[in-house]
Amino acid sequence: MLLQADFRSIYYSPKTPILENVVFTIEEGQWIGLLGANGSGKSTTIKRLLGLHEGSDGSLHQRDGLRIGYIPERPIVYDTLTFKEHLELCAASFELNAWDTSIDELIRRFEMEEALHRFPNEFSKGMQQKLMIILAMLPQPDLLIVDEPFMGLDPFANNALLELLTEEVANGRSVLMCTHLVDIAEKYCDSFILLGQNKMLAEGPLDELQRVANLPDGSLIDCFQTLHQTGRKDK
Ligand SMILES: Nc1ncnc2c1ncn2[C@@H]1O[C@H](COP(=O)(O)OP(=O)(O)OP(=O)(O)O)[C@@H](O)[C@H]1O
Repeated sequence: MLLQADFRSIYYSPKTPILENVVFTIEEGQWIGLLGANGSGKSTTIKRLLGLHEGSDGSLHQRDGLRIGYIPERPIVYDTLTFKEHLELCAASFELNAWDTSIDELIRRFEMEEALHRFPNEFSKGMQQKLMIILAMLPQPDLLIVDEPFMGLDPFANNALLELLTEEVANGRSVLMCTHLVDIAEKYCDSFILLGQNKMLAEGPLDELQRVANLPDGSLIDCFQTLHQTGRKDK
């Protein structure tokens, strides 16, 4: 077990929880899709897992020494540091030398070689997103948490990211991916967490969602839509 979340509620104001009964486990080598309508609480849940959001009742357990990489929904860059300096600062914070890692290969993979000495605050949105991906990979995380990773990426970078995540999972690392791209989630993820109606609607692989939604051959979007409309969670 990498991480076990058991939240009775997650809130900004305790009197009005945005989510109730969010209970799931992340195991080694799992690629989990976190799905929910706009405002359903995906980013807040992610922030709670990362310790960037405090408001919750319940518990969160992590494996000792768990290394988490985070690709945020909106890139966060320092104005006064070049791309290369971002890499070196991030590496130093993990007591690593950036150039002793596989960072060169990642820079090539995302076609960012030319950008190394430029300032990321002058990058396009997609280039900033690539920087976030490379930074998140730098400490070789056991669990990669990615929030809407495909926003702003060109089709080549999308493929590069999907290939990278596929390799990571094949090597026993885990991914929690928040996305609105249900087709991609269905194709790549082996398990899902569905949020809606201020709660966790269902959790598990597609066959579990099909069982809970009572749609034996339903696609992910069919199950999600049904559960979203009925607001049901299997007891
Ligand atoms: N800082 C905040 N203070 C109070 N409420 C907030 C804050 N940030 C988010 N919320 C509320 O929490 C709820 C969940 O927001 P969140 O951003 O987690 O949703 P989301 O599922 O990630 O949405 P989207 O798909 O649009 O990115 C929303 O009702 C939102 O208005």
